[in-house]
Amino acid sequence: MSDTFHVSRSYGFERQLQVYMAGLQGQRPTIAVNPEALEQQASAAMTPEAQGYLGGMGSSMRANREAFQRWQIVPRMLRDVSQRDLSVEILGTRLPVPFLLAPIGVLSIIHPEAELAVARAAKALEIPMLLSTASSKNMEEVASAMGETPHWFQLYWSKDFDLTASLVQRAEQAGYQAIVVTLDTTLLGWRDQDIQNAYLPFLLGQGLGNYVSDPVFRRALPDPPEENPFAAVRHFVNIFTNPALTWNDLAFLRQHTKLPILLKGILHPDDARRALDSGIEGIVVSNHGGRQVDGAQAALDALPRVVDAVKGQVPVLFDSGIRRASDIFKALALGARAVLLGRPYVWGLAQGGEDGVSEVLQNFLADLDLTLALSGHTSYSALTRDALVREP
Ligand SMILES: Cc1cc2nc3c(=O)[nH]c(=O)nc-3n(C[C@H](O)[C@H](O)[C@H](O)COP(=O)(O)O)c2cc1C
Ligand SMILES: O=C(O)C(=O)c1ccccc1
Repeated sequence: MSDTFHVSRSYGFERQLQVYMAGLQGQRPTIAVNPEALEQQASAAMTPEAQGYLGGMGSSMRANREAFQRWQIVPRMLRDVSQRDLSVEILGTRLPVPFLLAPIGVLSIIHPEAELAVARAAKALEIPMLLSTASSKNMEEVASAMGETPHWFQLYWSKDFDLTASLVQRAEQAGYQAIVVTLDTTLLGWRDQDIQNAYLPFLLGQGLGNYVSDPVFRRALPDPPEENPFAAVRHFVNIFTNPALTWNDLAFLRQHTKLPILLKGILHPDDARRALDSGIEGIVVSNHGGRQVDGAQAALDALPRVVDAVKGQVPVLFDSGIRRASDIFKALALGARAVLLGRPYVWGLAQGGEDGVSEVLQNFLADLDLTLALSGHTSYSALTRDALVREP
């Protein structure tokens, strides 16, 4: 990837030609362009345990996808789409593209370079990243890999409030620009495959990058984690999240950071209103990719009601089920300011580390640009529900 990359208005067309010309010379893409094929390829490259971990509850995952099929884009013609803008404005900054990489924990299961490979690919393409609390690499390393490209920190709110404050302060120090508190995972859902495979990655000591590097976490251990990893894992399991949290606790977070706070995992419009009352800066509509509640509402079905409840007072972001550019288009037309891209980039990571992630992201950018143009629009930030129809 050249270091002069910018999302240009002819990006989609250029990428098409580049991939096509390479194909003509016998170099067909090794990372599948089609998302279903990409997922299959990635599964073949992973152990059954890793496949199970990346999976979810069939029903909620299926619901996420089906919800996208109920909305269709109605392209408009003859509107001069020669100048296109993929950027969106959020929390006072302009993101070059209308998506961020979703926080996905324990990526060392997928590839040894884990979140660092992801960060390098993202930075080269100016794609923002949201780092998980449960990352394999620590937040300071990932922040320096991201440099000037926007990066936010996802918070799992520990039972140990001092640890929570420490994580947030480290994120602020390291240059993260927002804190995204995940609300839907105060416990882990009943995940058939992980339980069947006896595979909970953090029980194997993975995904503790931000914990073993934290002074508050270390102080609570009988021995240093390097000497006694088992004690570190046991402590982590005891304190990692806090099902006793309530709306009142958000004030604690506010006292410990100057960064904007977003809440991830909202589906009910009353929770969205409650979030506004608590003075937060943004919401992420999500059902955690169908990994937490079997039978949960599809995230896209929840989006319009949350957007209506929020009435533009704070940005509403969206994730769960984004597989190609048209999905991003639909979520933005339904009122999301930006989306989080989840599993697809991990499928790229599984097959080619940094290069694999980069391929997937470049294809997304191209498809985003072409989808916008061919639908008759010039800016993702200006899309409205008029761009879509709902299946009767
Ligand atoms: C393997 C895996 C691990 C995840 N880990 C986290 C996490 O640590 N923190 C978090 O807030 N969300 C986590 N998520 C949820 C994602 O941030 C996002 O909500 C979800 O992947 C969206 O669904 P999709 O990938 O099907 O589009 C994880 C998702 C997956 C698939
Ligand atoms: O698996 C997840 O969905 C998730 O959020 C998580 C939580 C803790 C560790 C790793 C991932």
